[in-house]
Amino acid sequence: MAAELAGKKIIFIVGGPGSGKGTQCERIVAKYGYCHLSSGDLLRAEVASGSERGQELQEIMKRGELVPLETVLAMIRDKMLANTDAKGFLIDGYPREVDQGKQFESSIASATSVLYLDVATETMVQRLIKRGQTSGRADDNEETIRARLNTFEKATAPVVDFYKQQGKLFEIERSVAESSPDDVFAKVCLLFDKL
Ligand SMILES: Nc1nc2c(ncn2[C@@H]2O[C@H](COP(=O)(O)OP(=O)(O)OP(=O)(O)O)[C@@H](O)[C@H]2O)c(=O)[nH]1
Ligand SMILES: Cc1cn([C@H]2C[C@H](O)[C@@H](COP(=O)(O)OP(=O)(O)O)O2)c(=O)[nH]c1=O
Ligand SMILES: [Mg+2]
Repeated sequence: MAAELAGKKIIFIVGGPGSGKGTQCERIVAKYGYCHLSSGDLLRAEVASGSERGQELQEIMKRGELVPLETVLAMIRDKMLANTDAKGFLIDGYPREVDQGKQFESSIASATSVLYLDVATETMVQRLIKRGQTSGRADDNEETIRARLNTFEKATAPVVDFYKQQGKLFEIERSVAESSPDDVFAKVCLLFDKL
């Protein structure tokens, strides 16, 4: 456990690719001032650096698979320890698998709450194809999108059940998660107002 992080709010943001995690995190930061850690962005920054490790990561991400959990854990930990003055942390797109969450909690700190955005597969595909027209992300193409969704179903869906059992899950149900970012945010505020 990292003593510097004791008492900090730590919120995991979980949802399939294109479920709107990044969109909501931006709004949460603007209103509540948490420190936003997008693990995907941290990985993309490593890729952009052109390092050998970055090249390995890019190959894995292009296949729509998960990079080794220790890699992401170390990146997140470093970022958190560099921001210990933040009142809380939004860990966006994380954990991707149950073991990743368990290792985070045993080596860094325990999560306060887990926000889950439930969006139907076809909606996510359509959103990501649209985003791909402008995002420049190497993984926003239909083939990789399908592979990412498959990884989400297999590895990440159990994460939702795991935190539900612990009573930590705050779920944005499909009817809301598929509406507008404003409607989703109104619901998200119900969680953050009481943290
Ligand atoms: N209709 C609708 N579209 C949304 C909503 N939230 C996000 N989008 C759109 O869906 C696309 C994906 O949103 P992101 O916030 O990037 O999703 P994400 O979950 O961070 O995606 P990954 O980083 O790929 O995991 C974007 O192009 C958004 O404009 C929403 O609440 N309603
Ligand atoms: C957060 C995270 C991402 N990744 C990989 C999978 C994704 O292809 C890539 C980008 O993550 P992210 O930006 O969260 O995008 P998406 O949810 O759309 O896949 O990084 C991991 O392998 N492990 C992780 O812990
Ligand atoms: Mg995102």
